[in-house]
Amino acid sequence: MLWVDKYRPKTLDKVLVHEDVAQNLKKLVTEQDCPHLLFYGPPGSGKKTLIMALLRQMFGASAEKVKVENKNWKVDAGSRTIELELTTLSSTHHVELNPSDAGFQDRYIVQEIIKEMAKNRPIDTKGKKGFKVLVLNEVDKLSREAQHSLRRTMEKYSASCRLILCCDSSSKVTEAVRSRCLNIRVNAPKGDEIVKVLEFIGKKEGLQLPSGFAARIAEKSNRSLRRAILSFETCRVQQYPFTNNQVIPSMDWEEYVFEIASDIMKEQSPKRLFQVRGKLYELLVNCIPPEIILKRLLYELLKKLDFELKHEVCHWAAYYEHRMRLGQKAIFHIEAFVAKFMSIYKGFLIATFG
Ligand SMILES: Nc1ncnc2c1ncn2[C@@H]1O[C@H](COP(=O)(O)OP(=O)(O)OP(=O)(O)O)[C@@H](O)[C@H]1O
Repeated sequence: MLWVDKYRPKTLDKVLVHEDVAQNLKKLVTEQDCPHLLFYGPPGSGKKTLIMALLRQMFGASAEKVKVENKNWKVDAGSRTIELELTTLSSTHHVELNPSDAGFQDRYIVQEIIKEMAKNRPIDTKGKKGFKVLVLNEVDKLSREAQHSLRRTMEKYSASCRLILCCDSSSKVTEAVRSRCLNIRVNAPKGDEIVKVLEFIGKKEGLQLPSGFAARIAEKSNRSLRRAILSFETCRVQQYPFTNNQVIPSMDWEEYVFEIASDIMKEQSPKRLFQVRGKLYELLVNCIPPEIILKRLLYELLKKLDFELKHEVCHWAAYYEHRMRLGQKAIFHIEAFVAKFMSIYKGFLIATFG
């Protein structure tokens, strides 16, 4: 088992970071008045861990006994019938699914399938009416229509079902959905918190860490706990005992973005733009999320850029990122940003050096 899974805290009392959030969640459960929840925060910050620990707090160890099911659904959509395939992870108390997997048909998932699941109210061991928990991942990727339907489901079935929504950014979740949930921000852990987790794992594995080693991994992790733990395990596989000057491996895709940034800085022309487009496509087909590509590209470009251009370039990156969120085809917007950058940078070079 990978360390990220092996050392994932199972209960709210055992978390090493976000202890305050965990304690608040515990209070919510003991007060028996758990509202719908929306967890949001950057990738690898610990949202899923908190959700799993919360379910355990609610239902005990049986919430961990989950089965994966691949179900086919037939949904009546007016004049035609739509067939949908959906993977769910369920225990006797909860169901977890990723409704945005259905792409543009996501609203049928919300309107029919989630509604159906929400309707069925379980009865607990004491014969009282319990409630069912639905965990929906990546709600920020749901279309507007699907989010509107979700709002209705939340209102209509609030007596029989609780929704736990999880996403990276709450800005893409409609106000109507957000306002019906208790919003829980899961911040990216700070460097010293990551060090604490790494040292804990090191101790459990019986490893000797040179001073500053965990801090170096934390620094390279971009404040993602998952990434820090994965890098730590990679270092362990590459070389043990650890040395002070051991290289912390970086991700392949990051090196690729570094290469793209160098290409852009070296030449600003339609031909180079075309080449860059090919490389961006390659990143996208390898499932690197477009917003992460844009963010990383900006980061690499800023490192190489003259001070007076930084503000303007950040402005345009934000502009195209916003447009990307509104649109469907991410490549258009990343490419438009690259073209804009090339034009700004070329203009600057001509003005400075003639
Ligand atoms: N509170 C915590 N204390 C200790 N370790 C943690 C904590 N939260 C997370 N971790 C570790 O970090 C790893 C990543 O966390 P998690 O999967 O919860 O992140 P996430 O925010 O759901 O990420 P993503 O959005 O990419 O799915 C976990 O596998 C676990 O090992």
